[in-house]
Amino acid sequence: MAKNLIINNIFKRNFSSTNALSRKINSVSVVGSGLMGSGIAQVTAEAGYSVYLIDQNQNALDKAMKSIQNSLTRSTKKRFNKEPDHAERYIKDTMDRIQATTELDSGAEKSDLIIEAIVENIQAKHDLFSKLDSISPKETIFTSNTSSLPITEIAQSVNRKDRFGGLHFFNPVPVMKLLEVIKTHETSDATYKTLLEYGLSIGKTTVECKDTPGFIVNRLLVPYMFEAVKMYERGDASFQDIDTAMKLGAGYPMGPFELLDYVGLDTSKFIIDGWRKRYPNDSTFQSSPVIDQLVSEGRLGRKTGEGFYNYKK
Ligand SMILES: CCCCCCCCCCCCCC(=O)CC(=O)SCCNC(=O)CCNC(=O)[C@H](O)C(C)(C)COP(=O)(O)OP(=O)(O)OC[C@H]1O[C@@H](n2cnc3c(N)ncnc32)[C@H](O)[C@@H]1OP(=O)(O)O
Ligand SMILES: NC(=O)C1=CN([C@@H]2O[C@H](COP(=O)(O)OP(=O)(O)OC[C@H]3O[C@@H](n4cnc5c(N)ncnc54)[C@H](O)[C@@H]3O)[C@@H](O)[C@H]2O)C=CC1
Repeated sequence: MAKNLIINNIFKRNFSSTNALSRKINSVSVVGSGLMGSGIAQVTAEAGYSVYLIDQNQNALDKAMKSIQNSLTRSTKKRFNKEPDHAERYIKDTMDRIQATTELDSGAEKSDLIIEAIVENIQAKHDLFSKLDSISPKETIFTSNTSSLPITEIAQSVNRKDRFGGLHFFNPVPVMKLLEVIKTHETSDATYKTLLEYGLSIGKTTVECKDTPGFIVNRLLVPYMFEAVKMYERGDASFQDIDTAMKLGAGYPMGPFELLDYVGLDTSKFIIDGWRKRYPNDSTFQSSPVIDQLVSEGRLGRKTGEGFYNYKK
């Protein structure tokens, strides 16, 4: 047998080769309405699902609904260029499919799929999923959008480990075409198939990945970002020049510091601190005095109007 065929067969056995039946998804709850949750709610509603957008903070929900409205206005302007009535109806129909609420039960009790997008903290995720496990129907599938935590570890807080997987979206969700779909050793074939189908139904290109640290993209992206921050902290180059170099010399749409501001320095710090604890002997994951300082000053990047760059001007 040719080598490629063997590799292909191993891959298929591990991932998509299954006759399992997927589950029909009608209603989706997105928990956490920040940068990621708002985008996930938007693309899910645009695909025709009924969406509950849940957050513990009413201000965050208000901000999220405004940001979804703005994002839709932006994307429909070009799409329905000569049909403003059509654009208006599309935006209204999409917004009508999203119910924003601070009541966890109201969404969880009615949803076929729950996508968690709260803060990157294992304890917060455990607390949330253990509550969700007790109030959601037993068929409901649970997923996490974590950037850096093992899905298997997040799933420790629930009984339904066969109905638990990872859906890792990219920021900005309405624009980025990729969705990493993560299978743990306990995720059932039917659950995994359902998640892959959901990904395709919202127009994303899905890639399949095991529950390994950082999945595919962050396993490669995070060390690059670390190197950029260390280069700046050593004084080898200014952060502005590092950004210019990576955009013009490597063709990246954003430089590493623009991207850090875009992702959020608080979320980046959660990722760094988590990986350092998890891999104490790996010198790559040292803390960054500069990021620690910016976070302590509340300069979290674009979301607060200031990070490495100032967006208030
Ligand atoms: C020592 C310590 C070190 C610490 C290091 C630790 C680092 C840890 C970091 C890890 C982070 C991990 C996060 C994660 O898990 C995964 C990620 O999400 S990584 C981020 C991935 N995203 C990117 O890489 C984004 C790169 N940027 C871009 O692609 C573009 O710059 C962007 C699309 C954002 C904007 O494009 P630009 O051309 O600059 O601007 P325009 O305004 O012209 O927009 C282009 C196009 O897109 C539409 N658009 C933009 N935003 C939205 C939106 N929110 N909603 C709808 N539409 C939007 C816009 O309308 C334009 O559309 P046209 O049709 O072309 O007009
Ligand atoms: N920022 C990014 O570029 C990306 C982030 N992620 C991951 O997505 C998740 C969310 O990240 P962001 O959206 O950037 O964070 P964010 O800080 O913008 O939003 C988090 C939201 O969760 C809410 N929240 C916190 N605890 C809650 C709880 N128990 N119940 C309900 N709501 C709660 C907060 O009020 C806040 O509105 C994290 O796990 C992060 O690692 C994944 C891909 C990219």
